Amino acid sequence: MRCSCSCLLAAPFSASHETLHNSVDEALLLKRKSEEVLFYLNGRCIYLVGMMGSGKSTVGKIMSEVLGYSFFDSDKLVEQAVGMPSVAQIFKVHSEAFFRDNESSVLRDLSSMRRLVVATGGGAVIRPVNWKYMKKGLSVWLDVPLEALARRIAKVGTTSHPLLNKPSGDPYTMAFSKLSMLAEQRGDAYANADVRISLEEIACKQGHDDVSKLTPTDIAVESLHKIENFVIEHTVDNPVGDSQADSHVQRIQTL
Ligand SMILES: Nc1ncnc2c1ncn2[C@@H]1O[C@H](COP(=O)(O)OP(=O)(O)OP(=O)(O)O)[C@@H](O)[C@H]1O
Ligand SMILES: O=C(O)C1=C[C@@H](O)[C@@H](O)[C@H](O)C1
Ligand SMILES: [Mg+2]
Repeated sequence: MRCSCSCLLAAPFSASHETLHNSVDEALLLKRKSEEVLFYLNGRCIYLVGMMGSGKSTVGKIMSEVLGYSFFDSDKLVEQAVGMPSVAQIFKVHSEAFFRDNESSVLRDLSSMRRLVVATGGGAVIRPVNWKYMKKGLSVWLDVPLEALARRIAKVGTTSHPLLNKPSGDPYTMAFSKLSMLAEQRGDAYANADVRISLEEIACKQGHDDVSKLTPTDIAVESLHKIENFVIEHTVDNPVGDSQADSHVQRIQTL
């Protein structure tokens, strides 16, 4: 059977397919969910927020491909705007404040656009003005346990993360201790997001004892599901009217 997920049409059983999706069924579920959500999104952008390594880029790319949205990474846009190859270099040559100013400008510019999935920088949540921009679309917090974050970061290294990159020490321990401090400072800020995706909750629902068993597709499906519920609950002027929306909900529930 061929995978119907648009991102993987050319090579349904490639290595990336196995990494992203556990099965063809999972890919089909993702496709079906995206079609339902598109109806309610009405072109609104999706902003992914979360700590470094929480999967914003990985999950964001899957969501953008399946929704037919464009994907942007705000860190990359800041690098382009400043004309430097890495965030680490921007911090070093200029300062964190300079980076944050540019990050806000990038988010402001993106907020006037439609049909985007944006992976934001891990610290974008700390400035209230960024929320003003992100609230023009829907925000999704990828809430990942710190141990899992530190494991992922230790695996790929900390050089690209100026706030984590310390010259000495075991990478897992260093990442874990710095992430713990940042999480404490930012806990409330991430909670401003419209939707919270707790990997612990998804793992529990699926009967796993460890979040590392979850594929990026599992997380994308759950994100789309929660976005749909949020939009249905919060849309006052539903473009298709309540009764039509109700019948749409009934129709998709029987699929
Ligand atoms: N569900 C997952 N399971 C296992 N590893 C994952 C999962 N999602 C992402 N990863 C891995 O974790 C690392 C961080 O993921 P990703 O780059 O998507 O996070 P991010 O939130 O965009 O991070 P950054 O703040 O660095 O931009 C990558 O190596 C990625 O392959
Ligand atoms: O959590 C943070 O403060 C950061 C996360 C990265 O995405 C970059 O935006 C930068 O390294 C700062
Ligand atoms: Mg990223």
